[in-house]
Order: sequence, then C-alpha cells, then structure tokens
Amino acid sequence: MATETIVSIKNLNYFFGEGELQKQILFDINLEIKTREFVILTGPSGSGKTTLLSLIGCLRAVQQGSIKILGQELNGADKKQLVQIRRNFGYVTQSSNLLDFLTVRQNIQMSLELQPNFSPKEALVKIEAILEAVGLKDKINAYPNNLSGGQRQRVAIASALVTRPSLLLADEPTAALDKVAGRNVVALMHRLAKEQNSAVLMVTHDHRILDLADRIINVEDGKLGLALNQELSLALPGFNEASLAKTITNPTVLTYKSEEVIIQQGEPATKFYILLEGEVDVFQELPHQPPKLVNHMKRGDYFGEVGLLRGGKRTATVRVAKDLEAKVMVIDEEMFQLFLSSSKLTNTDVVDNLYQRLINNYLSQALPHIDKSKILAAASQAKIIRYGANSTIVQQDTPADKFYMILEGEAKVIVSNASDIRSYQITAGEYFGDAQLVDRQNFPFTVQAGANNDIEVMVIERESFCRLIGVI
Ligand SMILES: Nc1ncnc2c1ncn2[C@@H]1O[C@H](COP(=O)(O)OP(=O)(O)OP(=O)(O)O)[C@@H](O)[C@H]1O
Repeated sequence: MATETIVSIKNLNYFFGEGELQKQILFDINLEIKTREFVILTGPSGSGKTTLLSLIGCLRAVQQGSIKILGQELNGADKKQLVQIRRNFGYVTQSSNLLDFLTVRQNIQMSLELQPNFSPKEALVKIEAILEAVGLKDKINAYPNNLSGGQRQRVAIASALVTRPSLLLADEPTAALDKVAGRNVVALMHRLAKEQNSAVLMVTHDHRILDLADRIINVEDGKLGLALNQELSLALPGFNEASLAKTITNPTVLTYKSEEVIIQQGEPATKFYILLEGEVDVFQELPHQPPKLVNHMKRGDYFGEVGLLRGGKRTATVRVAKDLEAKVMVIDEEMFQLFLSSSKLTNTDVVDNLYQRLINNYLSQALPHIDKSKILAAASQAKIIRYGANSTIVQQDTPADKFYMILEGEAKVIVSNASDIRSYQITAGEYFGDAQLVDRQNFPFTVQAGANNDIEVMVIERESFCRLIGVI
C-alpha cells in the first residue's frame, strides 16, 4: 500500500494581534503526517494546539512558512483553492456539532453534499454503510437529541468519514464523554481511519487514549516536541511526573536506522529503552543457526529490562525493523531502578513482562525450530514456581506430567540405580521432562534445587507442551 505525505509543514510561525500587541503563538513548526498515521497532539492549555489544527484545516490563513496538504500549498492559496483543499478533510469536534432539527441521516447527508457527484441513491448507500460501521444503523432516522453523548459523537465520526477524507482532524473528541464511551469513540475513529487509508490528527488532553496513537506530539509554548512524559506513562503504568522530577538525568532520545542493532545479545546491560517511533524485531542468537525472531515490538513497548534485572547481560538482540527508522528513549540504570521503586504498579508490570520474555527467550533457544507465535502462546500459559534450597522438584520413577525449565539458580539431577548414584548440575535455560512427557513415561531421575539457594522454575503442563511441539 502506497504511503503518501498528507500534511507537510515547514518553518511555520503564527501570530495573533498586530503592532505592539502582536503575540507569537506558534514557533518554527515542522511536521509531516503520512497516510494511515494516527497522530495525537497534546500539551498544556493555551499552548497552540487548536491554532495549529485550524491552520491545517484551512480555517485560518497561513502567515509565515509553509503548510502543504497533499502537495498543495496553503500559504497564498485563494478562496477557491482552499474550498477545494478542504474537501480532503473530515472534522470532529468536542461537542459533535450535529444539527438537532435534522435526523442522523440528514446530518450525514450534509457532509456528502459538500462533495458533488453523488445521486441521492448513492448517498443513501454510503450513509447506511458508514452508520453500520459505527454501529448505529438502527438510528438512521433518529434525531440527535434522542441519542447519548457517545452515540452523537459516533454520528459525528460517521459524518466526518463518510466522504473518505485523506485527513481527519479531531479537536478534543472525547472531552464530553465518560471513560468507556471516550475510548470506544477514539478506537472506532482509529479503526475506520486505518481501513479508509485516512490520516488522523487529534488534539486531546485525554491520557486514557494515548496508547492508540502511532505518534504523540507535545505542544508547549507554541513549539513541537516529543511527549516524553506521556510516552513514559504509557510504557510504564504507575509512572508519575514526580518520578521524573526526582531524577537527575533527563532521558536521551536516539534515532536508529533501518535494520540497525540497538542492543546485542551477550553485551553488558546498562540502559533501558522505550520505543517512541518505528518498530523493532527481537532476535535470539543461537549456536550454529541463523538468529531466530522471537518478538516484534511497536511504539509504547519497552526493552532492555531483562538484562538490567537479570544477570547484567543482554539476553536477546534488538534490531530496527526493515525499511523503518526507530526513535527510542534511553534511560540509564539508576533512573530505571527509580521508576521501579517509586511505583508498585510499574514494578509488577515490568516484572510480569520480564518473566514472559525470559520464558520466551529460553524456550526459543531450547526449541529452535518451533515458531514464534507458538512459543509466545506457551510462554503465556507457563507457571513460575520457586523451590527452596534442597527441595525436590521431581522424583525418580514418578509419572512425567510437566515440562520444567530453570529460570534462575541451579539444580541437581540425580540418577540412582541398584549399583550407583550419579548426579550433575543444570542451570538457567536448561530443562527436563520433555523426553518422558509425550509417552507418559516415569522420570528416570530426581531433580533437586541446589543446596545454597532458592531456584525459579518455569512449568508447562503436558497438554500445552505437546501442543507446542506439535504432537497433538
Ligand atoms: N483570537 C485570538 N486572539 C488572540 N489570542 C488568541 C486567540 N485565540 C487564541 N489565542 C491565544 O493563543 C494561544 C493558543 O491558543 P490555542 O487555542 O491554540 O491553545 P490550545 O493549546 O488549543 O489550548 P486548549 O488546550 O486550552 O484548547 C493562547 O495563549 C490563546 O490565549
């Protein structure tokens, strides 16, 4: 699918007032938005978000700099050209500007009438289809007053998208809605816009929907910047600005090229990363084999915590996906530990995720020929059990009913028969039970936790394991 630049803004400045009262509102704005991108503008009140949106939407005249919509310059464009350019937009506002004396169908029809060339019959087909998409087909003849706030906003989205615009501009579309309705409305806008190949630029203060964006841009004092605090709170639930204020160092932002390696398996772990833009692949480097893809991550995901919290070495390689650039926030170890210690929620979330990734990495190494999706599914079913020093994990001559893998610590495998007892040590990443499980044999050995420390073991039930290796 071709990607086009929908909006291209270069060196844009904007002023309100004149002479001595003139005040600059926007400062040297540069921004590109491409097909299918869902971009959120956020930032403090009065920072210039609505002004920027209205300039892009041709509701104000460009004074200095350039805004191009689908290659057409707005600066200096005459009225006729602006009317033409506006046909590329859909607009959704906070108060869903529906006309109360018109039915839902008539309200949507008004958007279509701005676009010539539709017969009434074609218009009705389009209205029915878009109402079906927003889940309101049965309200086609209702009046807006008889709809809930969320339903009205869905009609507004239907009106904005019925013409299949290249760009949907939305100004605080959830402000009048409760949490659930607000999220539903934005999720709907997100889905439809992607299906129709539209780009979305949305102004919002609503933190509950930031995860739906492909990109979050912060507007502060009329300047654009990365929304680092919002990105942090998205990636690490429980994060609050006080955590950032307590830290000495500011996070660094780095950009990596397509297929560039960000962290390399086996190298010392010193930093934690949050993906701000682009996508990355996670690989497991295996002896005598090509690297194995174990995960794919997108904006809002983080990586690097496994090495920081376990063993100090990188347990996987993270590389930028092909044909994409990646922008990452780089957080040093001290700051990362502070995030964990300052929020129980963040700590729990990071640790849960850590186990999933550890299991995923170890299983990928143990079963190099099993594909990524099966391993991820099995990892999500696995249980983690801690055994105290010297305790027995499995007993020789009892039926094998589970697959075991050591995540941390050491264990002793003891094989005893009539004439002698032999034993050897196994450690993190090593496993047992696989050979006996399929045929429901007995364990030919006893496995005990090491003498000095607790150990952590991942356990997968027989059925999940057999499904994983493809024997059922
Ligand atoms: N017509 C106007 N004349 C003079 N100043 C204006 C005008 N409209 C807005 N401003 C000023 O421009 C600045 C930016 O306003 P804008 O509405 O773009 O901010 P915003 O980021 O959208 O704020 P909010 O989040 O509160 O909607 C504010 O300081 C505002 O007071």
